[in-house]
Amino acid sequence: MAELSTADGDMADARGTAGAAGAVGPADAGAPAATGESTPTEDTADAGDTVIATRGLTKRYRGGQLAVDGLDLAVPAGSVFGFLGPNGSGKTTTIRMLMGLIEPTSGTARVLGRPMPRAAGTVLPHVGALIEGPALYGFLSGRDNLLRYDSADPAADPRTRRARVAAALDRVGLTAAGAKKAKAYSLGMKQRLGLAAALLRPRRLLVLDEPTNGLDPQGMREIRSLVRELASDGTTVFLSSHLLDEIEQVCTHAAVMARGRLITQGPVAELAAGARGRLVVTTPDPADAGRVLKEQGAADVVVAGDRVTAEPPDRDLAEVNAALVTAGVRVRGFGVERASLEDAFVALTGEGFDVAG
Ligand SMILES: Nc1ncnc2c1ncn2[C@@H]1O[C@H](COP(=O)(O)OP(=O)(O)OP(=O)(O)O)[C@@H](O)[C@H]1O
Repeated sequence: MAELSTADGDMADARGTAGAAGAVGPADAGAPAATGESTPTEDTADAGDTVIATRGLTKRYRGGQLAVDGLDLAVPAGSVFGFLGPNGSGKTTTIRMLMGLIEPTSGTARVLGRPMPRAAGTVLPHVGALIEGPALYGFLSGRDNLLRYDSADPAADPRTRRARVAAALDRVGLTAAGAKKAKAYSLGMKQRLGLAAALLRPRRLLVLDEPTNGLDPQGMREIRSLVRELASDGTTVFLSSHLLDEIEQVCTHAAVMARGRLITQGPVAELAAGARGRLVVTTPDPADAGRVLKEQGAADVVVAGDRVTAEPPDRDLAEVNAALVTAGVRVRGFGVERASLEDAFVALTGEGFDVAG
């Protein structure tokens, strides 16, 4: 699996204490209370097409660490937006500012059209969040954990609580395991329970910080298909990840961070299209093919077994193919491989990113 990591970054650490933040519901997470933001005319309905918008968002921690540096982020409504970057690139810090958990040093953040952290009280009820793993009571069953979350929400009607919890368990496929103690859950089940907590009431935005971190491939698949399902209902999903192929598989849009700065953002298809695909020739005559490709103007020709790859020359590829054949090269396969996000991001980020296969 392709993943980004910094030279000193260990993906398993730096998560802080698991469950430190947990699912951010309307009544927890210590978000600052609204300060005169909750008049009906200032409802969240004016978000327009951008669900998250930041301008010059910057965070310098007390120790002097510049964690986020002048971030301009635009998350379109209805997107599954991947926030990609290696460990330590500022993703969690950004999410904590977006959720009103910490104050930016400078710059602004608007979520659902409202300024954060000032409007946290009106915004957060519409936002489900899963940050640094869900905060769960291991000695309680999954169902009882959700009942507890739901009862912490002053807007949740106690009479419909059991039905809401049952629906949330069903949504994440935990109905059968609902009576099990949470400490007996696998990591993937715990993440799904955290998602269920975030989904106890309808949300316009879901914010998931590294939702598949630490999961086995099966757990990853489950969370990813759940994310797709949620998005198909129209919920905007903002998820951070250091996994390139995760972003490519799940997200419609992405932003790339490196060392606290935004490198690029846009639709995933466009980001990948920004990088040129490689010309691939399969042949029993690789040496001759390599020579002809160079003559035809192809750059970075690499011969590996019966595969010859190169940067395509700036000319009609039919002519290149014809030149190979004319030169007696027996061509078994000829085509341009689609550029992946990984190609695009490696090209964009350059040095300092270690992309492991
Ligand atoms: N509370 C803090 N005080 C000081 N520095 C911090 C604090 N939290 C994070 N940092 C530093 O800020 C930088 C960005 O960290 P952040 O956790 O936002 O990155 P990240 O992309 O989410 O990485 P990870 O996936 O490892 O959490 C790092 O250099 C980190 O060491």
